[in-house]
Amino acid sequence: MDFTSTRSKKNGTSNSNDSDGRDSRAVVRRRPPTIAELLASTSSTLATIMFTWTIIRQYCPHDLRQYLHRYLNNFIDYIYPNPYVRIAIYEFVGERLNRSKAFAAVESYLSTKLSDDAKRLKAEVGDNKNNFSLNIDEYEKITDEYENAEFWWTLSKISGSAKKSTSLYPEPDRRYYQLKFHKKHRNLVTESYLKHVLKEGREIKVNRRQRKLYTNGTGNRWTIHRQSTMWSEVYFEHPANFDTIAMDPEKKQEIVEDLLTFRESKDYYARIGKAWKRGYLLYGPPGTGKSTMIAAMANLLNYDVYDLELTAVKDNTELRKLLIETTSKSIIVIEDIDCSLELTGQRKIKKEESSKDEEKVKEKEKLIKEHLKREEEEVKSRVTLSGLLNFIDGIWSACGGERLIVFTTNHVEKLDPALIRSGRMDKHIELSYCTFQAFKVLSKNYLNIETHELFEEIQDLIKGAKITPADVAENLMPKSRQEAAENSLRRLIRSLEELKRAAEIESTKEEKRAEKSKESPKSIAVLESVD
Ligand SMILES: Nc1ncnc2c1ncn2[C@@H]1O[C@H](COP(=O)(O)OP(=O)(O)OP(=O)(O)O)[C@@H](O)[C@H]1O
Ligand SMILES: [Mg+2]
Repeated sequence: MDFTSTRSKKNGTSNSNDSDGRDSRAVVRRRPPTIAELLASTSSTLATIMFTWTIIRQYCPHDLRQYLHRYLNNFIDYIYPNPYVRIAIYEFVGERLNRSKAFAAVESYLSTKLSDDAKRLKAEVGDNKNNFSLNIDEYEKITDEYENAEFWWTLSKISGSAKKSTSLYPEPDRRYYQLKFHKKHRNLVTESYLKHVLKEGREIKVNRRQRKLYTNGTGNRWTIHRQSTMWSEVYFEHPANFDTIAMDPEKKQEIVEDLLTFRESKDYYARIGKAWKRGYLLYGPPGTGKSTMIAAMANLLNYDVYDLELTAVKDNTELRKLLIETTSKSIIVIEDIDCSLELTGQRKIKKEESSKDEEKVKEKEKLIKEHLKREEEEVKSRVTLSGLLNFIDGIWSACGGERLIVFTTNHVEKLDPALIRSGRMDKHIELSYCTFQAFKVLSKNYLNIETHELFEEIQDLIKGAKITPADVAENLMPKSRQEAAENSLRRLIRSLEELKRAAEIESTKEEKRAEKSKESPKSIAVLESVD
């Protein structure tokens, strides 16, 4: 049987054989195409596709184009089943196109996942103005691993011109992060991976941000993202920290522990059904470090500070608005709360009147008169005590969570007990006159010395002396670049001696006054007996 001829017939070739008995035309047909031929045919196919696409883009209506695109994708999926799922997180969302918090969180999260081989990066000055932050640029890919599963992220965009716009202005590009993963990880993504990305991203963002000091009362209203805000802001750059605060080390440690425990207690507060906030009352004479401690607290916890000037708040409604605008991870400070006399005056005076202590009543009346006079001069603040109490523990105070409320005062005895009861002001911290322990911290800060032969003398003098850390600091501060530490210490000794002398004079005066007051009732008694 002639197999050759049969195959030749099947191939539709003639029977003309070469010298080896093979079909020469069949050999020519089976030759693999050369690279040049391949390139030529590919480029011609590509050119045809491009040409067709250009025609479609130009002449085909936008809706039809989208329709074609969708069906083409479905068709491709049908031929080559795709096991991957994609999730897009757009930069601007909602009708007002606010910047998506999820997008910002993903952005921060991915900035920590940059691989060494990433080629397209972008550098931006982020919230922290002192630092560049690096992130992936468009179409760069990042691979992330979570619970042994792989995830791929890319930053893409939908070109604005690709969308039909009815507005006169061209549509801007819409950027989005695309998350791609195998469909078998779908549950993992929806149940935990996305939550993990959001949580980590937010934390990274908060830790990196340049902290701010907000204040009301300057009269300036700022506009952020087209919304006017009642707070003005500056960068918060106070250098205070707990290492440089002069106070009893045990007390200091207790405060630090309290603050750190608060920061870590989100779940605890949720469990006991309490808003995640804590009130601190700092009290003590002027210059004992109350404001400095607030700055140290903010630096320790990495919180923003809202310095609320109560006398500049028109009424309770404005107070509530201000509160609502504060963000999480912040300290709301009301300094010198006793000076907002509206909150302390009337309620207390009634109690005093009943207590027949004439001297105290007179003193209070004098204070109220002074206050009324000042009120006439100043713009009147109509914030009431109940308004302030609502501010501290009303339902609005729970918005945002993770907030400290700090009051400072020089006269704790003037405050209404309702204002400072536990639950409102949870921790009362007294900052008082400088002790020897506190002095040692200041001498380390200001002179960089931990021990000196004059320390013993200072220890004796400082015991019971009413000198504030601010005064000690002022004495220790070198007055010229060449001044030796010893000079500063001697200056402090002189001040302490002066204070001691003044205190002695004062106490002898006091004694004399006491003696006189003892004598006077006697003379009255003598007169009565004569009668
Ligand atoms: N305990 C302290 N530790 C370190 N420095 C202190 C301390 N107390 C006061 N100082 C220094 O004294 C200055 C004044 O302190 P600060 O403003 O904190 O006092 P204050 O208690 O807030 O006073 P006021 O009641 O008048 O507001 C600060 O600049 C700080 O350097
Ligand atoms: Mg202060």
